[in-house]
Amino acid sequence: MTARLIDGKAFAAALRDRVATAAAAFTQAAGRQPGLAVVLVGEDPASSVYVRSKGKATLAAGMASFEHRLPADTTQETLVALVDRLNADPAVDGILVQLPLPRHIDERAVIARVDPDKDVDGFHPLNAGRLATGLDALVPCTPLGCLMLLRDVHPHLAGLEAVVIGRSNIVGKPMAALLLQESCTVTTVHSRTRDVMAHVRMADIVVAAVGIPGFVQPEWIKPGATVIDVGINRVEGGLVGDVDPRVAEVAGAITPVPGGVGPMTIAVLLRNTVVAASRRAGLAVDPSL
Ligand SMILES: Nc1nc2c(c(=O)[nH]1)N[C@@H](CN(C=O)c1ccc(C(=O)N[C@@H](CCC(=O)O)C(=O)O)cc1)CN2
Repeated sequence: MTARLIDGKAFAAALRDRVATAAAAFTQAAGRQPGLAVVLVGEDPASSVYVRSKGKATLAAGMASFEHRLPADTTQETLVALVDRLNADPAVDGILVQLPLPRHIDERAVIARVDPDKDVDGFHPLNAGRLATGLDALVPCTPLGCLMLLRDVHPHLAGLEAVVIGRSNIVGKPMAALLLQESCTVTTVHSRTRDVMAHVRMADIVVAAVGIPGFVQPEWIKPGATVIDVGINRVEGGLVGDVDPRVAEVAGAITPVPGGVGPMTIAVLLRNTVVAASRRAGLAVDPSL
């Protein structure tokens, strides 16, 4: 079997179109555009590219973009003071602090400082708790993007066996919570799991988010399973995922790297910004989002 390739680029483009329509409706109703503030500390080349892409995509969707680039030696106090100003700014509906932050900054403290209603990354503990307990939450962009792709392949997710590889706060944990909310039977495997393959072998859905190039092997995969590769690993010769390319010979559907999950991250960020803006303005959230 050769797996169907899940085209994240096309899916993301369609989502960005729906976001632009919803942003225009918001602007009409609220008398202002939805606004997204992105903060970058330091000069990490990949982060710098992502921040530039976010700014361009925000403007292209008809939203206001506020970009803050701070030097690598910015103190925690200065960064927190900027977050406080953005929290208080009525033109800003969404705040995103690009990760990773320089090592001298306490990432958790900065994330916890963002107003949860403007937390379009969905990383604030209140949003993590809301997601875990099934309340309306702002949900982290990458896992929500994965879920949108999965829903396209499996209109009925309930009852499917899902294995999430990795337990980060940004991808693994929220991904498991989202799949549980869809009534999947969810297992999270991680670096201390005794027999990763035994778990993965049972799965109808595998989400790989470990950050190890080519980690998931073809013999681990149940024939016909859907495989979502969250890995973006820079190696000599380009970008590779967490899934060995030979997995495509066994899986039923698979996301490529690049062009799979990655483009969804920014499209969902725009979506979350319009959702946050609508909720803050007391307007209904466009159901197509
Ligand atoms: N505050 C946050 N920081 C980070 C997040 C996040 O969601 N919030 N995620 C990642 C980086 N990221 C967005 O910030 C991101 C990663 C990858 C892509 C993407 O489109 N990838 C392309 C390949 C692009 C390339 O060539 O490098 C793909 O996979 O096709 C977009 C956004 C860490 N930090």
